[in-house]
Amino acid sequence: MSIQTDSFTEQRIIDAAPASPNEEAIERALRPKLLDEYVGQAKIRDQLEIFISAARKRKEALDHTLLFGPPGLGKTTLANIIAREMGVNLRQTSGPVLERPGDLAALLTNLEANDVLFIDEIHRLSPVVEEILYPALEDYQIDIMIGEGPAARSVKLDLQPFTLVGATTRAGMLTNPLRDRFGIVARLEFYNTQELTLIVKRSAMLLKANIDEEGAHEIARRARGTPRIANRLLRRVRDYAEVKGNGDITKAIADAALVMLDVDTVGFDVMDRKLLEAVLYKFGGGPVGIGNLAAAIGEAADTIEDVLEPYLIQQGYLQRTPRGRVATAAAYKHFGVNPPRTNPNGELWEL
Ligand SMILES: Nc1ncnc2c1ncn2[C@@H]1O[C@H](COP(=O)(O)OP(=O)(O)OP(=O)(O)O)[C@@H](O)[C@H]1O
Ligand SMILES: [Mg+2]
Repeated sequence: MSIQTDSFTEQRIIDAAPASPNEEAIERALRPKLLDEYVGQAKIRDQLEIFISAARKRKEALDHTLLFGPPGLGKTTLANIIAREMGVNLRQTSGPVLERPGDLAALLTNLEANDVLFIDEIHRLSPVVEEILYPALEDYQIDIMIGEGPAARSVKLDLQPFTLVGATTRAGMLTNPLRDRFGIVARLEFYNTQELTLIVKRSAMLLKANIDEEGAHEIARRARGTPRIANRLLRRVRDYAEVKGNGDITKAIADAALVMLDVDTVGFDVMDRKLLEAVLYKFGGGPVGIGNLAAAIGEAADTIEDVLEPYLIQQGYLQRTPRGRVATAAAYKHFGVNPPRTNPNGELWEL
């Protein structure tokens, strides 16, 4: 098996984005359909349960809802669950797909009462499309232009009440007027090992794979806090178990498979190590600006910020400071390097 390590042109085993249409089909099969089956994110789940049941009682649309967080944490899954729990249709689109105001108008005018309109990558809506959205969100109305030139006139159309569910990996890139129109804002967090273990066991059951508690735990703790990665690792480990063993997934089998896949004991793959090693060795532990770092490892700054960094920061291997990225003592320790006596701020390291 060859895993390209130089760039994202080929899939990283622990890339948080879906690998292919094929993987998306598998994901749909593993996707929880009800709030009760949705593991983790307890706060969001509790809130949604109340808001959804209140809206249902009043026979109203749920408030517009913004879901944000790194890729693969369950935003699309949650949008689908919301529609199902509300007992309404889900219409799905994404920011970059909606090129002209008419594209959005067509979708909006086809919604039935209380339906969910799911716009993925909502931070990538074009300004002219966003403009149409404001009155739709506020008053369930849109203004569309009919005709051209001097004969053009604007017509107001009434819409059915609906819920916009927006998803984004970058809440910071939303315009203020758009962000202000969401009544519910949910920030998805990385999952802990216990939650991911549950997800791995549930997926294994659906895939009819035999897995024991320790095997599930081993996959979970190396999945970068991300259900999509946990499910992907599970499928690769299952292949390994079938070829190299009797098909049962144990801790030993999981460990051997993950070593083969170059996923280390804390779930870092080649790209994570490349990034941290660059900070440590090329930039003396930092601080290093995102642009320099991107050039040093040959990755887009966006990819570093959206995909690689969030987990490394959350796990305490990397820090974002006003002067740039800085490796932490944990990063030095992970690579078996002695840190300098003082950190880049001139303080003694806490080890
Ligand atoms: N809370 C959860 N419980 C169980 N499985 C989950 C959960 N969240 C996500 N998953 C699984 O992870 C996979 C990826 O989730 P999903 O597609 O919803 O992520 P996403 O946040 O929309 O990612 P992206 O930013 O790439 O669109 C799904 O197939 C689903 O099976
Ligand atoms: Mg999604």
